[in-house]
Amino acid sequence: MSKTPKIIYTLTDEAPALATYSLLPIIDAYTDSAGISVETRDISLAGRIICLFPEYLSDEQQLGDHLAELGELAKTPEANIIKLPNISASVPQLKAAIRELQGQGYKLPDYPDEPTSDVERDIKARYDRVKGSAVNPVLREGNSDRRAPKSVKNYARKYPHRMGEWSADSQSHVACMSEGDFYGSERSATMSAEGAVKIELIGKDGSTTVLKEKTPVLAGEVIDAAVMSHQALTAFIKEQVADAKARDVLFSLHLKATMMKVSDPIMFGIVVEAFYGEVLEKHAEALSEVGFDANNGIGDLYATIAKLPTDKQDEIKADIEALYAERPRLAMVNSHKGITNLHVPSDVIIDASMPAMIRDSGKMWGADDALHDAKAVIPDRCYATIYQATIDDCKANGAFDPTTMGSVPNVGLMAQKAEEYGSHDKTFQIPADGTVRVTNDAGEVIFEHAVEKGDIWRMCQTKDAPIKDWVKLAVTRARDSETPAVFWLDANRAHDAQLINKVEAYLAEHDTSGLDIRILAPVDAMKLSLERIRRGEDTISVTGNVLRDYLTDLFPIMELGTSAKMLSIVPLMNGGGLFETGAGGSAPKHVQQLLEENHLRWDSLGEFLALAASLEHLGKTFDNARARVLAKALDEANGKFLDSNKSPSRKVGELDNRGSHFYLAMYWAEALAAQDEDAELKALFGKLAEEFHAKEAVIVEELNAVQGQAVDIQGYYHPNGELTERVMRPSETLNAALALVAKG
Ligand SMILES: NC(=O)C1=CN([C@@H]2O[C@H](COP(=O)(O)OP(=O)(O)OC[C@H]3O[C@@H](n4cnc5c(N)ncnc54)[C@H](OP(=O)(O)O)[C@@H]3O)[C@@H](O)[C@H]2O)C=CC1
Ligand SMILES: O=C(O)CCC(=O)C(=O)O
Ligand SMILES: [Mg+2]
Repeated sequence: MSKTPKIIYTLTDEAPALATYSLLPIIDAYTDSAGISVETRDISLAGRIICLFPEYLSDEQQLGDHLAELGELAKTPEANIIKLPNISASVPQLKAAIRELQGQGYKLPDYPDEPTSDVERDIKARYDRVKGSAVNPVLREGNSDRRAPKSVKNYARKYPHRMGEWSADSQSHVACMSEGDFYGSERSATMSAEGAVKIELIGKDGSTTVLKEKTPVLAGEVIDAAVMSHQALTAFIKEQVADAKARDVLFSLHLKATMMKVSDPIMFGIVVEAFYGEVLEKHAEALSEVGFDANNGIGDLYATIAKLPTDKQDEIKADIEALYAERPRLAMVNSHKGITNLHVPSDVIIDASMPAMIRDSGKMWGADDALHDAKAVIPDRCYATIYQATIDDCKANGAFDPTTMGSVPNVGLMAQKAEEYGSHDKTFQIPADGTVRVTNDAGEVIFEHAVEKGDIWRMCQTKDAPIKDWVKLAVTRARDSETPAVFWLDANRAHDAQLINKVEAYLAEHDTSGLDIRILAPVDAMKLSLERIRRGEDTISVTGNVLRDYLTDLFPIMELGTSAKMLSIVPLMNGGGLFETGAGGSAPKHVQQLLEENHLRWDSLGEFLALAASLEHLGKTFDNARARVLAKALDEANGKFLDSNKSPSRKVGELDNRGSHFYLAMYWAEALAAQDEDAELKALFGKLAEEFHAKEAVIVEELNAVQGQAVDIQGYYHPNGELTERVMRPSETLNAALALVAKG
C-alpha cells in the first residue's frame, strides 16, 4: 500500500471526549516516535451541527464535514479509524446543543419544530440529519465482532464487580404486546433482481399518497415491513399501567429512541400520552399553544409551559402531582432532580437500561431514592422475550457470578445499514386510515398492510453481501476460538425466516466440519447461552443488528461490570479496520461527576484495546514493523494494567481516568523498553520508563490532588478546549515526562 500509515482518532462527546484530552497526548507521543501519524476528526454532536450551516458562521467557526469524509474513508482498504462513542441526539439534546453554541457566538438558527416556510423546512431537514444514530451507520461498512479478550475475562475473575443478589420472589418482569406490534405484522421478501420499490398509502377514500417514491434495492437483498398499531399500543400501555399499580411495582419503559430515531420517539410519545392522558387532555389547548410534544417526553411539558402564566403552570403541575397518586410509581432516571423514566426519550436506552436493571437485582430506582422491583415495558415482541428469559434464569438460579461465568461474544450483522429498524427515511407515522403498499418496478405488490391513522409503519433493508460476510465472520470466529456459535433467528418471524434461508445456503459454502453451529429462536438461544455461561462455557451469539446492540451491553455488563471493557472490532468489507471502543455510551453521569468534583470515572480500557488492535492492523496492512512493536507492547501493557487493577475508581480522591492513563503509559513504556526488536524504541522508552518509575508517586499525587472541587469547562456539548485540557492534564510532571519522547 502506497499511502502513509495513518490512524484516525475520533473526537466525540461527553465522557469519552473528556478522556481524550488526557489520553491522546500519550498516544501522540508514542506513535510520533515510531513515525505513525494519528490524526483526529471531529464527529461530536456540536461539530456535526456546526458543519451543517457554513453560511451562518464566520470563517474561524466553520468546520468541514468530517463524518462524511470518514464515511468515504471507511470504504477504502487503508481505513484505520478508532471510533469512540458519541451522542445520538434526541430532539431535547439537539436543542440544548444548539442553544449552547448560540451562547458561544455561533449564529445558528433555532430548530424549527413546525417549519412554516421553505427556509425553515430546509433548516429542519439539515438538523434532522444529525439527529439520532447519525454517526455509526455511516462508518459501519463492515459487520461487528465484539468480545471480551482473555486478559479482560481474567481480570473480571480476579477483581469481580458487584452483582446484586436475586430473590426467587422478585416481582420484576418484562411486559410486551401479544398483538398489533411489529413482530406480529412483519412481512419479508428477498429481492430477485436489482431495481427499486415504491411505498404508497392508499387511503380509505381511494386517494394515493406516495410515502417514498424510490428505494433502490439490489438482487438478493432482504426487505421487510411491519406496523405498530397506535390503538393496540395505547390499550397495552393502559393495561400495563393498571397492572403495575395492582402489583405495586415501578413502571418503566425501555426503548431505543436514539437508534430507532423515527419509530421509537413516537412510541415514547404514545406511552407518555397514555400515562399522563387525563392531564394532557384537560390542558390540551394550552399545551398545544406552547408547542408541547409528547414525543420529547414529559420533560418537554415542564420546559414548554414556562411560557404560560404562572397560575396556569401551577395548575398543570398540581394536576400531574395528583395524577401520580393514582398511577403506579415511575422508575426514575434521577430521583434527586425528579427526572422520571418518561422525561426524556434518550435517557433510558434499552441496551444499557435492561442490563443495569438485571445487574441491580432486577430493580430500578424509585422517587424515594431506593431500589424497587419493576415492570419493564418493552412493547414489541421481537426481542423482549430475551430479557424475560434472563430474569427467569436469575430468579431460578440467583445472580450470575463473574468469577466463574463463561462468556458470550457477538458477531453482529450491521454492514451497509443492515437492519436499521425504525430509523431513516422508510419509517412513517401514518396520516390516515388505509393500506400501505410496497410495489416493485413492474407494479407488483410485494407487501401490504392495513393501517390506521397514527400507526407506525417501517420498512427495513438488509443487503446480501453483508449477510454473506457476517456468516463468514461467524464461521471464522467459531473456528479461531473453538467455540460453539448460535445464530439467533426466529423461524416464526418473517424477516428471520428469509435470513435462515440465506444462512443455511452460505454456511454450506464453508468448511464447518467439527464446528458446533446452530440456529435457534432468540428466547431459546438465550436459555442455552445462559445455561452454558453458568457452567463457565462460552457461546458465540451470531445476531442481527438489534440483538448485536442489546447483547453486547447485556453480557459484558453481567460478565465485566461494563461494556467499556470490550474489544469491539469492525472488519470493514473493503479491507480497512474500524475499531470501536467498548459497546456502551458516552456516560453523561460521568461528566456531571467531573464538573462537580473533578473526578472522571470513565474507563478507557475500550480505547486501549482498540488502539492495540488498530496498531496491529496498521502493522499488517502497511507492513510496518514499528506499528507491530507498538501493538505488541501495548497488548502487554493492557495485560499488566488489568492485572494490577489500575482501572479508574468511582470515588473522588482515588485514581481516576487520568491516573489510569498514566499507568497505561508507564506499562507501555516498560514493555517497549523490554522488547528487543527495535533498539531505537527500546532506548527511547527505556528512558521514559525510568522517569515514570522515579516520578510515579509525584505524578499520582498531582493527578489525585486536584480532585474534590467543582470545575468549569464552559460547555457541555462544546466545552472550551484550553480549559478542558488544563483540567484533564493537571500533572506537570507527567506532561514534562511525555515531552521526553514526543517529537512535537
Ligand atoms: N457507540 C456509540 O456511539 C454509542 C453511543 N451511545 C450514546 O451514548 C449516550 C448515553 O447512552 P447509554 O449507553 O444509555 O448511557 P451511558 O453512557 O451513561 O452508559 C450507561 C452506564 O454504563 C457505564 N459506562 C458506560 N461507559 C463506561 C465507561 N467507559 N467506563 C465506565 N463506565 C461506563 C456507566 O455506569 P455508571 O454510571 O455505573 O458508572 C454509565 O452510566 C447516548 O447519547 C447514546 O446515544 C450509546 C451507546 C453506544
Ligand atoms: O448508534 C447508536 O446510537 C448506538 C449504538 C450502540 O448502542 C451500539 O452500537 O452498541
Ligand atoms: Mg449499544
